[in-house]
Amino acid sequence: MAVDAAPIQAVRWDGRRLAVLDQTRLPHEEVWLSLTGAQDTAQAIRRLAVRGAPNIGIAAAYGLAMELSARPSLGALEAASELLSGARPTAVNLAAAVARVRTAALGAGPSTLASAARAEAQRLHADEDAASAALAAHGADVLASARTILTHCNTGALATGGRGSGLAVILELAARHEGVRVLACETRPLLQGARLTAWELTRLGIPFALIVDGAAAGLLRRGEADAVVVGCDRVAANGDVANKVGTYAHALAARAAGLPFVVAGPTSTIDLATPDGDAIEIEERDGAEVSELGGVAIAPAGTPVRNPAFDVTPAGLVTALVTERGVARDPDTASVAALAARP
Ligand SMILES: CSC[C@H]1O[C@H](OP(=O)(O)O)[C@H](O)[C@@H]1O
Repeated sequence: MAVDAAPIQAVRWDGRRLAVLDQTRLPHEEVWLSLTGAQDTAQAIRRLAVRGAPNIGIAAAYGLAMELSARPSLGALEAASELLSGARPTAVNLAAAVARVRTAALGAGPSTLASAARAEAQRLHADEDAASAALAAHGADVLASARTILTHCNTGALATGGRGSGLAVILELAARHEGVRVLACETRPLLQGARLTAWELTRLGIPFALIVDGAAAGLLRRGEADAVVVGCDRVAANGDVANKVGTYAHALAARAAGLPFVVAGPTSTIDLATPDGDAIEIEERDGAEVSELGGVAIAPAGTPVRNPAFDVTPAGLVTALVTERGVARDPDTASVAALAARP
């Protein structure tokens, strides 16, 4: 199987402009968008041209910096911060990244708003790249005996800095051991698994099979996987995890099958200000994402739709929370706080 040695990059900063690989066009076309400020960056985030909790934070950080380069004023800073933070509600990384760059800009003073914002955005991006490598090592330690891993959505370099979160753990496992392979859930309705994880694993030369989401529980029960590894969009203070819709079902199935359910993500996805999963806002997206496929209706006209884009997995179903700062096994309030506090 062809392996592309070149690392996958979803966002590229040239010091002035942000280019993002338009993920709505993958896997059939590799189209790069050149973003210029808060408006087009927020729009790219809303339509998942750039996606994944860490990567939407990185994009928003650069979007704010570009906005200030064009309009270096406190008014532009506040307006752009509000626009970018509100692009999507569930992933804590988005608002946290904007707040981090806003704070750096305010701390620099009026004449250096833009340069301070650019520098902080680049630091944030570097932090996420480093976090990916470190969490991959911790995750591969936790899952040392696992060879077939079931995963959901897309948690590779298309979603985070570096090589990803969940997929980075799998890549590290494959680097350490023979025989690592993946069961990739297609992840309805936007098919991040079928379109993006399949594209990444093919380029990386990792053996995998694509499955429909509904097949996961039965395959786990039959012992056709050794573990489930997923990403995260927000980890509440008590260890509850918000992630792509369908994750909770996999956690229940893994527990029923006696298999480890591992959540991998950088500590930038931990939100100690949110006490538990019930306090996490779940993004409700356009019903057409469910009732249409490729712009073609798959349900009768006027079919009522619910389209929650995420769900919450209670901490009690999480075997281990893997971050760049270490691992919380059976995560709870104390162990999540300890992870977040580590240098
Ligand atoms: C490793 S990124 C975390 C998370 O982001 C994805 O959501 P989306 O594609 O809607 O941005 C998915 O929940 C991933 O697990």
